[in-house]
Amino acid sequence: MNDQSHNQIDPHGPKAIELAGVSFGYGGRPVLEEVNLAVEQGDFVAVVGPNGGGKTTLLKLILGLIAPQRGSVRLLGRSPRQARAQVGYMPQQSSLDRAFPITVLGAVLMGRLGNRPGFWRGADRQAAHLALEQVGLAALAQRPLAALSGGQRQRALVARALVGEPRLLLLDEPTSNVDVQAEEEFYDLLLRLNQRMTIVVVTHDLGFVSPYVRHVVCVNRQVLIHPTSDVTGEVISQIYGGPVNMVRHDHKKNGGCFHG
Ligand SMILES: Nc1ncnc2c1ncn2[C@@H]1O[C@H](COP(=O)(O)OP(=O)(O)OP(=O)(O)O)[C@@H](O)[C@H]1O
Repeated sequence: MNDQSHNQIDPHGPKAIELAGVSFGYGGRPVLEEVNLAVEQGDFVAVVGPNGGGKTTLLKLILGLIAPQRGSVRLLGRSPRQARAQVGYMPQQSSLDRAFPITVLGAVLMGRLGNRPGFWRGADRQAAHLALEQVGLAALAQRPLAALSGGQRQRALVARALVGEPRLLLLDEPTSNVDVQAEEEFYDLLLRLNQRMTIVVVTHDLGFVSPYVRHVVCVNRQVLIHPTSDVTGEVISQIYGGPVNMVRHDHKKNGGCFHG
């Protein structure tokens, strides 16, 4: 087995994510206040909350793209900057233009940090091929990225996040443009990856992801973490500030953790 597929979870090690007393606002307007959050290594976490509640801001703090105005952020016991190489990130909307003339392999290689396009080493190519294998796209490596279906494209972007061999994988609304079958296959893939890395996924579709995730992080200026089984309809309406109809698909694994 290749190094890249080793279990990267150390249950006795530091927390995958730890925020202590974190506050952040834009232009003096508070977005997150006094956030305390601990995510264990090996967890699979959904981040939910109303529009504008601060989910993407929370991810940016975790990634070190913005710094807290108060408090501290630690990933795997280190600062976000120190831990950067151990974090894979799939942004909300990919900055890769659909029409950009690049192969699937080329797009995945772009996730190999610290290398310039055209200067890839054999090890980079090997890591990219392995990442494509892990997401079931090995056969499509030489195809233009623009020729993939929506679901295949999401997988290619996960491969790009995996190619740096992360211990923590962060995904911001990864399935917003795919159908239910592709979404199901996508979360099955994340479940497999979760056997060896911590996963945090921002979503608006808690009804769909609840059979997959172990904890739900609710973000609405404050941040609370609940075991998925504790997330009832009442908790959901508290998070969203009123009654909501959660999207709920017919799903073979729908454990019925809450009622919309
Ligand atoms: N760069 C920015 N400058 C100023 N305000 C911002 C900036 N980015 C976000 N905001 C504001 O901060 C608040 C939180 O935004 P954020 O994107 O974190 O919310 P979100 O929970 O991810 O929302 P959504 O579900 O709509 O994606 C919003 O009111 C937003 O308008």
